Parts: sequence; C-alpha cells; structure tokens
Amino acid sequence: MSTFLNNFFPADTAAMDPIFFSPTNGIPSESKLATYMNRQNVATPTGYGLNNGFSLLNLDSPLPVNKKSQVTPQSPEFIPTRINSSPNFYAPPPYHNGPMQLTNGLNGVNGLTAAAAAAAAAAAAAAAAAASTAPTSSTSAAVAAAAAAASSTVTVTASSAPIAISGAPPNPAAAPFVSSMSAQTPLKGRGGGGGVGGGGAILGRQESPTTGSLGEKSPPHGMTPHGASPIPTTLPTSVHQENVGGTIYFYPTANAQNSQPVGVNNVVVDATHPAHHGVSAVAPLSSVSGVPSGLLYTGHVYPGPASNVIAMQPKTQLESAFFIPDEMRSEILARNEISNLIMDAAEAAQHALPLDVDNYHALYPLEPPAQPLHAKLTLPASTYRATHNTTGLKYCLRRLHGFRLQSTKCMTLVEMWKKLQHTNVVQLREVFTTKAFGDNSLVLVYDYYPGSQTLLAKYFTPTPETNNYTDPFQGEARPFSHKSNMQRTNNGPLLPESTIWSIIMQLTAGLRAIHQAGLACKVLDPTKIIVTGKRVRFSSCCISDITQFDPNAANPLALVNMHQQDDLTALGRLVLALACRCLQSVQRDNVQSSIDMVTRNYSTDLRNFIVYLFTTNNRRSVTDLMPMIGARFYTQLDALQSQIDMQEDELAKEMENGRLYRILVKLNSINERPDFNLDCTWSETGDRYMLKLFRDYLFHSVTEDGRPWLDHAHIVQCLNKLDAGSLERVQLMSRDEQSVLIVSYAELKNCLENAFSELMSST
Ligand SMILES: Nc1ncnc2c1ncn2[C@@H]1O[C@H](COP(=O)(O)OP(=O)(O)OP(=O)(O)O)[C@@H](O)[C@H]1O
Repeated sequence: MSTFLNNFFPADTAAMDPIFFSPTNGIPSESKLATYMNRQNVATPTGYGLNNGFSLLNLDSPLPVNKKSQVTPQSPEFIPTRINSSPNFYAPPPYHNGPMQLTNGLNGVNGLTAAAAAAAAAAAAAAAAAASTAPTSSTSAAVAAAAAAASSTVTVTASSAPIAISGAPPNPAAAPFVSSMSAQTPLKGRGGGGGVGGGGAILGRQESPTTGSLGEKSPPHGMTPHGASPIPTTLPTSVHQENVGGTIYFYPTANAQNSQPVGVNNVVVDATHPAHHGVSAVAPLSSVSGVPSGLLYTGHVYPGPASNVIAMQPKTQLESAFFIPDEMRSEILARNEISNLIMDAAEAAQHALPLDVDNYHALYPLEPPAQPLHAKLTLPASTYRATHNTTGLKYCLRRLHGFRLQSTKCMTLVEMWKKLQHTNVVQLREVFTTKAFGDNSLVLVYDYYPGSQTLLAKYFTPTPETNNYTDPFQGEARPFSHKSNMQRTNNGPLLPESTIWSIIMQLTAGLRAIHQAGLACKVLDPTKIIVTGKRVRFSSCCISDITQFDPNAANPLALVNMHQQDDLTALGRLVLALACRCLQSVQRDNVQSSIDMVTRNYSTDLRNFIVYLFTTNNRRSVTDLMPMIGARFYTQLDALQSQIDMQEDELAKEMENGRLYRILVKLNSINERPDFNLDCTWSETGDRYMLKLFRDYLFHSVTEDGRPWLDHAHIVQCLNKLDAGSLERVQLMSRDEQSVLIVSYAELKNCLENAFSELMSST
C-alpha cells in the first residue's frame, strides 16, 4: 500500500511546466511516475474527486483477498528449495498499540530523536508562517507543493482535524490509516527517504489535536480500531485522489496548479522553508526500530547472540557477536576448498580417470593410486570423490579393482546397509559394477565428508619433528618431567583420557546401531574409521560383506553373531592402541605390558573397558559397554549440546545474510537493467521505478550538505522490512527531487516480486 505524493502543488504557479503537468490530473502521462500509477493496467479514472477517493479508505472495507495475497505470503525465492515459511505480516496488531499504529505509515515517525523533533518543530514554525500569508482560509491548513527545484517540506500548522496523506493499507485493521501527518526525519536528496535516513522532504508531525504539542504521539481524534475512517470527507476539489489497485495517489488538478497553495486541513507543504533540504541530523536507526509497524518484521531481525553462547566463546569481543568465529570460518573454508579441489593435468594423467562413471562425474582421487584395500582383503582399491550427474551432490566412491560380483544375492546385505543411518556410520548409498575404468570394477558409493582423516593418519602417524625437537608442553604431564618423557610415543604424546572416551562413545554408538541392524562391521580398523573434526565414523561398511560373500551359504547372516564378537575384540584392540598411541601395543606379546601402561596412565574404568573386550570366553554385547562409560556420557552430551547452541546461533546470523543476499540479487537484477524484452525503459518505469528509488534510498542517501550517508544498519533494516513486507512506509524521492513517494514496504515487496517474476518468466 502506498501513497503517492507528487509535489505538484507549486507554490509558484509561474514555475509550472504545462507539459509536465497535464491538464487532467497533473501527472504527465509520459512520466515515470505516471507509468507507475498506471501499472497493472488499472484504468486511472480522471476527475476523480478526493472525497470519493477518501471514501475508499474506510477502514471497514475489506481488502479483496486477491490483492492481499499479492503481498502477504513470502513469495518463493528463485532457489527452488525455498520453503514458504513467512509469518502473516498482516495479522492485526493489538488495539492497545493504537497510538503507535497511527504513525505506522510514516517511517521514522515514532522514533524521533531530539534533533529530528527539533527539525520538525522548525519546519512547522516555518510552515505556519507560510500558511498565515497564504490567501486561502487561515482556519484550514494549507497544502502547498514544493517547487520543482526545491524539495518539499510538509508539515503541520494547525490543530484541526487531521488529514490523510497516504493510502489505505492492504489490511486496514493491521495498519489503521495514518490520520496524522507525523514528523519524519528530514530527508535529503535523491536518496532522501523515510525516517531512517536521508534528508529532503520533511513530513512534519501533525500536532496532536488534543494536546497541540508538536512531536507527541497522541492519537488523533476519531481513531478507532475498526471504526470509520478518521479521514475527513471534504477536501479541496483542486486535489485529486485515485485508488489504483489499492494504492492511493494524490495529485493536483489543473486548477490547483493555477491557484495558490491548496488548503487541506492541517497539512502544509512549504516550499519556501529553509529546511527543505532536510536537516543534516538523521535519526539513528534505533529511533525507528521501536515502531509497532516494526513488530511486523521483527522476526526478520537478528537479535544478537544469546548470552550463553557469548559466554562460551573464547573471545567475547563485539565482533564475535556478529561474525562467525575465526576457527569455525577457517574450518568451513578448508572443507570447502577440499571439496572443490580439481585435478591438475599431471594428476589427471597419473590417475587416468574416466570422465563419467555410471551416474557420477568429476572424479577426484582421495588417495594415491591403487591401494590394497585392507590386509584381510587383497584386492586393490581406490577412493574418489565424485559428483552426481543430476543432483550435483558429492559422494565418496570406493572402487574395488578387477572385482566380479559372483552373485547378486549379496544385494540383500547391501540393502540392509543402505538402510542403516547413524551419525557414526558413513552411509552407503548405492553399489554398482562398471567397466568405465577399463576393468570390471565394483563401486560402493558413500556419503562424502571433506577433510576427513583416517584414525590411522590422525593418531598413529609419527609427527614430523624439526631437528628432533619434541615440544615438552605437549600432552597432559608437566613439561620436562619424567612422566612427560614416559608419556611420549613416536606418534606424539598420549591422548587425554577424555579424547579416548569421546572416541569410545562414538564408536560404540555406531557399533550398537550396526549390531542392532543385524549386521557386523568386520573391518574395525584404524584405516577404516574416519575422523572429521571431532566426529568419528565407520567408513567402509559393507565392503567385506560383498567381497567375502559366500553364494553357497544358505543364510548369509548365519555367522553374524561371530562377526559381532570379532567387532568387539577389534574395538578392544583399537582402544588399547589408542591409549598406548601405538599400533604395536596390541600385538599378542605386547598386550599385557600395554594394559599395564594403561593402568599407570589412565583410570581403572578405561582399563576395565579394554580388559572386558579382550575377554573372549564370554559372549559380550555392545550394550554392556554403556555402564562402563557411565557418567562420562553426560559430559559428552553436554559438550555436544553446547556445540549445538553455538552453531544454532551462527546459523541465525548466517540466515540473515543469506536472506538479505537473495533480496539484493533480485533488486540488482532489476535495477538499471539496460533492456528487457526490447524495452530499454523497463527498469525505469512502472514497479521498477519504485524499486530504483528504493535502491537510491538504500544506498545513495546523502546528508544535507550532499555528503554520502553510509550506514550499514540502515541498509540491513530496510532490507529486512522489505523482506518482511512490513506495512511501515518509506518516503522515496525521485532523483530530480521533483516527486516524493510514500510507499509501504509491503508494496515495494510486491513490486520486487512482480518485476522479478517478469524477469524469471522470460529467462
Ligand atoms: N566417506 C569419506 N568421505 C571423505 N573422505 C573419505 C571417506 N572415506 C574415506 N575417506 C578418505 O579417503 C582416503 C582413503 O581412505 P581409505 O579408507 O582407503 O584409507 P587408507 O588409509 O588409504 O586405507 P587403505 O590403506 O586400506 O587403503 C583417506 O584419506 C580417508 O580419510
């Protein structure tokens, strides 16, 4: 819903350009503004009296449903997966907000700063002077148009019945008609806009009819939540009003152009006031953020981080409250980089990979060529990252070279694995055979986790030390102490017990899911477990089930119990190796001394855990391990929940960015488009013209003395209101400062969606 204020009420009629002001309605048909008014092919009635027009503004009159639906829903983004989740911004605010709602339409009204209020007062005083000299009735306020060269100043001079300047909102109940001209932060210039920023045309706050004091937020007389329009029913015949598709425009008749400033109750447009360029002080954003119309978009404003999250962060600097923490950023960047790596020519030649393998392309090797799969399996194997042809998603492909599938019966097991979904198991997606590599290969497709390391690489690889220097501060023991030396292994210092328990909890969780699904891991080995950040996952499930499949066995799952017991033994060996940080520690001859070492360095619980898994004469179960983990489970849960809190907070910040980015993409795809459907004025006319002015308001606001006014918060806030389709209004000004337009963000949003849909439909 918008109101169009053309500063067509010239103070100096001699300055009138008869071409610019057409005799019928004062708007030249070829002007951009006229094209906006005529948009949507709505016939613009001529000679339509202001009285008639105001009768349309009855707050009781329901808005046609289809009109409402134009702006109510969050229109779908051009990203196909976007889900419509926008709240209903037209829900009527509670009546007790009435006084604030009254100023709903005029952005910045409610939050006048002292400076802005002072400016408004000055403007009012000047306007009063102008009114007193006007030949029209001194009892009614005058409306004067600013001359073309001078920006308009609209202010209030008297305390009679208020006047409506702007149009009925889409939902009258939601935004009662603005019956008081409220003061706005003076705005300036091309970018001059509503109360948030700019300078230029000043809409002075109407004096309260009850108090007569300028700048107060008193509701005007006659305002009822759902009652009759407070708008006066008599207006000068020299002012035309038109309702075009729900938007009300005001413009002068030819009469008005030849007459003195037209009195329209309280409103005076004072072209002569020295403050016509606005005041240099702009209302701080905070001054407008509290308006009730703002409530309509508050869901679209990032409220800042939660205190619990700030307390959790190592740095409590202000920047960490608004930007993603450095550590998280670099982790994500590193993962992205790995995920986007492509082979150079030398690598491509070395690997000689096919362009396509089944439904996948862009293969990228994750290891040097042709590794033997595993000690137990003598087949050579390779691991690649690849991209799915249709979804574009990246997967991890494990290829078994020269492997012929003996029987498709093993597909039963494949299906069981595909169904297994667990955060500690890399999920199998599909299995296929292919000749794309020039041999018979079997390919298993898994989820891909960029930046993963095998447990072997992470914990069992000698750390490169410069000049045999070992960092004495590594590890838990006091540096340079005897214990510190004892706790050092070739692969680095012993791991903190909490790290070992964290790995244990994750592995037992994954194993429990596997065993409960009636399967066995079979390769519980440090090369077949991957670590991504702090997450540990079984990475090669199902391979053994295929390669060791016996097509003659009556029941392929007959031996699963035995394999599950083997899994538990393998888990015990792995934990012992981790605790000693040495793979040799689990060799038969070393086991006892390794357990002694665990006894010396770690808790009895950890020792008992390992001993239990090594005790093979009893039937063991993964669920029996839970009591041994005990209360450590709560510590782990707490750590994970803290991490979730932090990540959710980051998500909230980044959600804002994503949303604002998409609006900017739309705006910029429309603004200044040189040509659309052979129409080189497309981006300059109709809805697009409004968007252009809004763009100027967003980015090109200037101070009174013409300096750029840059305020990130202003941009963010306005974009948020636009995205929410707030009913709050913004005052836009044409670049030549000839026209002022007051428009709600809802209307702007509508324009944006329409214009963008037009673009999209022609792509
Ligand atoms: N699902 C996955 N997502 C991302 N990277 C993975 C995934 N699975 C394995 N990797 C990575 O691929 C590489 C090769 O994995 P692989 O399991 O073959 O380890 P490996 O040490 O080469 O074992 P082997 O010596 O038995 O071949 C490793 O760097 C591993 O981190």
